[in-house]
Amino acid sequence: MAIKIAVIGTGYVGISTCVGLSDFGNIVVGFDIDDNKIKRLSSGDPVIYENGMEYYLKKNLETGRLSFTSDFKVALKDAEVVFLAVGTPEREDGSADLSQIKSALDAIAEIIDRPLVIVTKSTVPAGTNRWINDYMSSKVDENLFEVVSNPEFLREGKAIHDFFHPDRVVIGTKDGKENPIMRDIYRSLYLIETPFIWCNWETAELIKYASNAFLATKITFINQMANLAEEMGADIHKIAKAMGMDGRISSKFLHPGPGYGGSCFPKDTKALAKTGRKVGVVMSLIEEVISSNETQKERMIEKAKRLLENNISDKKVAVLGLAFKAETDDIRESPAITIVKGFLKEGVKISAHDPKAVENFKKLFPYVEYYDNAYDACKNANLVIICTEWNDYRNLDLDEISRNVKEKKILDLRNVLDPESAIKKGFVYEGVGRKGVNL
Ligand SMILES: NC(=O)C1=CN([C@@H]2O[C@H](COP(=O)(O)OP(=O)(O)OC[C@H]3O[C@@H](n4cnc5c(N)ncnc54)[C@H](O)[C@@H]3O)[C@@H](O)[C@H]2O)C=CC1
Ligand SMILES: O=C(O)[C@H]1O[C@H](OP(=O)(O)OP(=O)(O)OC[C@H]2O[C@@H](n3ccc(=O)[nH]c3=O)[C@H](O)[C@@H]2O)[C@H](O)[C@@H](O)[C@@H]1O
Repeated sequence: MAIKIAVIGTGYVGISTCVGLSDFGNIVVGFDIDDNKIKRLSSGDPVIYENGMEYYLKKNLETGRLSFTSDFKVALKDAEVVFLAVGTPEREDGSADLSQIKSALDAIAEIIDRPLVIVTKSTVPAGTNRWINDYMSSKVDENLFEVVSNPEFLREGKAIHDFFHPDRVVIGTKDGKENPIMRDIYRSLYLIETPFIWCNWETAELIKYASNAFLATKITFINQMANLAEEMGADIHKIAKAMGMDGRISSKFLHPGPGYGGSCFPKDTKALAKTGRKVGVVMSLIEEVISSNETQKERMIEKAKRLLENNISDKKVAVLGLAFKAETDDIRESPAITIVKGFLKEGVKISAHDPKAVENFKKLFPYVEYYDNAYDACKNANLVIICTEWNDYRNLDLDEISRNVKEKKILDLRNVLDPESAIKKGFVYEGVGRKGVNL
């Protein structure tokens, strides 16, 4: 029997949860406090840029299994299960801001009149699901609800693929035992033998943070190695490739760059460190990762300034790529923000291009010159900085760039270009972790 589900919050994770769970055969109603988002989603517009999302959104709207509403009562009317997919952004002190979770719980408590399973999909610090249980118990009869932790591991840009083919599904319950309704919701994944990890709330919460923190650590490690490789005349790509051939290390997440960004690694590493400090366990490794990542971003500005011979007044920099990584329009904690902010502060003119993220970037930086075409963005630039690894930049026509720029200088923060060809064409080229040729 189809299970009736409400999803609260229809951002990157909420929308993926809505289309994924309805595609599995459940009846899903998505709710958000942003009316405009709900209107657009109802008409089949996914709001965000995410590969395949529009297809699955329209498909499931058409089957009638998926709908959206801006009326909380309508969302909860027939629901047996409610997924919380609201944001848990970073507070000023680095801890997770759970106010969106609390508002959603208050709204549920006001209207709950029959048993409901409350599933936390948002990333929340260890101890939060226990707090949710206690908070709800203080407001309503405890027989009316059950709390389940079900953290999400999807990547932006690959959200659809990851939702339908997760490496594992983690489900935390009060007693750590299997929960039949959760198994039924994910029946489609059970059938394809996806591993399920049943555990208690705290274990589920920490699996999520440990996974993100470990990936952030891996990136930070390779970035530090890249900085060393640069100084020593070595090639970080060959180093990463050879390291990755050892199955114990694996080649994934060893791509050097300007430091990790995005809506999760920066905030989740900080929240994990904060949780550790709160209970007296200093997470020194993760604290070092956080500060090293900041240093990496700053180091990119220093590299750029060096290429401009530290004489930056009246210079123009072209920034190619504004999203925090390719295949998304998300700019949260994007390395491009640090670069653009750093240069604007010093009066440098910035022109920019991104295939999908310009609208979001414009909201932060209205005074940057934006172009629909990468070559136009490079006109009269003294330096071109590639900030995002969009495929569009892998095959840039360097002759056309040469004709447009004022000075032939490229800082390739994602190592998408072939250094040798760039140098042969007369560019001063610098990447991350590989300085020149003959490496
Ligand atoms: N973005 C990602 O790739 C991933 C995010 N996560 C976690 O999932 C959670 C959500 O992240 P995103 O989807 O990126 O956030 P988002 O910021 O894109 O979306 C949050 C949505 O919640 C809505 N909202 C806020 N308060 C609300 C309320 N009281 N009632 C209903 N709707 C409300 C907002 O209007 C917004 O549409 C976070 O905890 C994040 O750490 C987990 C895995 C991947
Ligand atoms: O909790 C989350 O929100 C999600 O965070 C990440 O997903 P996402 O932020 O979408 O993107 P990633 O592909 O992990 O990249 C994160 C950042 O690391 C950088 N990165 C990634 C990999 C790499 O080798 N090098 C590197 O610099 C990217 O450019 C990007 O800035 C995780 O990969 C997901 O599993 C997790 O669910």
